[in-house]
This record gives sequence, structure tokens and C-alpha cells, in this order.
Amino acid sequence: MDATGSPETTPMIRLSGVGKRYADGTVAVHDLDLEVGRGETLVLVGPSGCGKSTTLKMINRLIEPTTGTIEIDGRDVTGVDPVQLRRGIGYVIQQVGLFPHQKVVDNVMTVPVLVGTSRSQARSRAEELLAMVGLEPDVHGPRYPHQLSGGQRQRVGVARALAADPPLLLMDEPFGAVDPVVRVRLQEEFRELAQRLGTTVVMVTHDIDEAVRMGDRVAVFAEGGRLAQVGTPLDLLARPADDAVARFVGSETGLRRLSVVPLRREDLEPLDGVTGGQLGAAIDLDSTLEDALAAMLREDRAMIGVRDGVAFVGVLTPAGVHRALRAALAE
Ligand SMILES: Nc1ncnc2c1ncn2[C@@H]1O[C@H](COP(=O)(O)OP(=O)(O)OP(=O)(O)O)[C@@H](O)[C@H]1O
Repeated sequence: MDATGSPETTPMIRLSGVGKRYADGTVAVHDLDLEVGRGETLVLVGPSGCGKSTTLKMINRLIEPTTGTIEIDGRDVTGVDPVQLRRGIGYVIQQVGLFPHQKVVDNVMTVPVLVGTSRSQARSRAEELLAMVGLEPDVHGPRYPHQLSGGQRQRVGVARALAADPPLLLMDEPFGAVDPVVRVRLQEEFRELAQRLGTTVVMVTHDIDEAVRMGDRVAVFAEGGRLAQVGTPLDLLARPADDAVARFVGSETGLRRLSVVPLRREDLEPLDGVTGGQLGAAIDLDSTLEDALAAMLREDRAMIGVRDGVAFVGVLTPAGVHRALRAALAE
């Protein structure tokens, strides 16, 4: 049993036979079975109009399914008052809906203050989260939402959702308007924070790179609201279930795999005889192969030092990258 009294094995979300047919006859989602584990990040991807947003909105009952059941924490959501239900679920959408007459920092503080956190505590947490999403608390905090760019407003939306510390967070294209460079950093920081807080996240995107970077698992939807495949990023890239998934994950799969395969100690060469000059900069053992190759290119060296905390544990060469990649694919 966990702290909530639910067995650890109960998934956070369970969709069974869920379907949605809109009043005009459009079938947006077809017979969907899907589970999301506690603390897991599940990313929904797929072409436009394949039912991703509809699925997300059925989880917090902004849309009611026409068939099937949805359970959160083992409870059928149809038995829960929708307002009550949404109070426990964070929701971030592309058009964030910030309060226009409140300063940015006050927007982020709203929920914590509502639930009784002291203003000073809520403010310092809000400032921390603003910094986390790449905004300057002193510069952007005192502004009003209309004084920010679209991408900056989106980041405030993400900070506001995280401030409420919901056990479950639903996000629909949360980084859609954020420029590519900031976006990658934000994805990484968000992922780290969600892992640290143990937040369960279901996120919609149509950016496959974002999906493989952020998801513990990725669900690929196909036309007609059908689930084509669900699996780890590496499953999808290495073993697409059908041609539609293969097309969707694209021709760059080899390169994408690098971004989802972690370094392993056994792929490192010993440090013996390597001088500091040959080594250049070092990367952390929890980096991906993509990070490792990027560092080699940046340093213009054919090997890179690898650290575990403060200790150097070996060097990685392109041959080691190759071994790690082959091992991951063979698993
Ligand atoms: N209120 C509605 N009435 C009728 N059809 C709808 C309604 N809302 C959505 N649809 C249709 O349902 C299908 C799924 O829409 P949904 O928004 O879930 O797709 P999506 O995968 O999130 O798309 P996108 O990536 O473009 O946001 C689409 O064909 C859409 O036109």
C-alpha cells in the first residue's frame, strides 16, 4: 500500500475501451485501452486530428466519453464531481488562460495561496519556478501577462501548474510557442522536476523529438483515434509496430535513438594513460549518447571523459557509443 491507501500496483490512470463520438458523428477516439503508471510521463503523439486532445480532456472530464471507463487512482471518474476532480488535476493548454489583471508572479501564486500557503512562502516558490522555466523573477514577475511574448506566457502557464503541485498533470502542447533552443532546455528541466516531485504527467505533442525526449513511454495515435503503438521511446524507434508508426517516427530514427539511450559504465574505456589534454571536457554518467556525441563534436575530440558525481569513471570513444547503441537495440 502507498500513502493514499491504494495498492502500489493500481495505475494512476486506466482507460478501458474508451471511445468518443461527437454529436456530428465524428469518431475522435476509438476503443482505447491505456494505462499510466504513478510518476510516469506518458506522451501522446500522432498526426493532427487523431484524437490526442480529446483523450486528454476525457481524463479530466472536460469531455465525456461515449463508451468505456476512465479510472484515476482506481476510482471511476464518472462518480466524481467534475469540479472536485479538476481541482486535483493540473491542466496546461497552449492558450494558457492566465489572469490578465494579475501580475505574472501572482498568477503563479494563485493556487498555493488559495490552499493556505503563506504569501511569502508562495512568492519564493513562484520565483523559483519562474526561474526554472527560464524567466527572470525580478524582470518578468512584476509584469502583466500581456507584457510577455506568447512563448513566455506558456512558460508561466507551466510554472503555475507546477506551483499547485498536483499529483497528476495534463498538458496539451505546453511548449508549442516556445522557441526551439529554450524548448529543449525547458523539456529537460521540466522532466527533472516532474521526476523529483513524483508527478504523473500525460502530455500531448505532435513533435516526435519532444515525445521521445520527455516520455517514459510514448503512445502513437493514428487516423480515426486508434492507438497504433505504445512503448518506451526506444521501442518505438527501434521496433515500430507498423508502417504508419515508422513513417511518423521518421527517417531520422538512428539519430533519434541516440537521444534516448543512456551511457553505461561498461561502454567506457579505463582512464589509464589518458592525459587531461586528450580528455577535454567531461560529461556525467547519466547523459545520453546524444549528449556524449555533442560534447565530442563541441570539443573536437574523439574521446570524452565521463564523471559519476565528482569522480572520473572512464572515457567514452565513438566505439563505446556504438556498443551502447547496439546493446540498447538488442535488449
Ligand atoms: N466538438 C467537436 N465536434 C465534432 N468533432 C470534433 C469536436 N472536437 C474535435 N472534433 C474532431 O475530432 C477529431 C479529433 O480531434 P482532437 O482535437 O482530439 O485531435 P488532435 O489529435 O488533438 O489534433 P491536433 O493535433 O490537430 O490538435 C478531429 O477530427 C476533430 O475535428
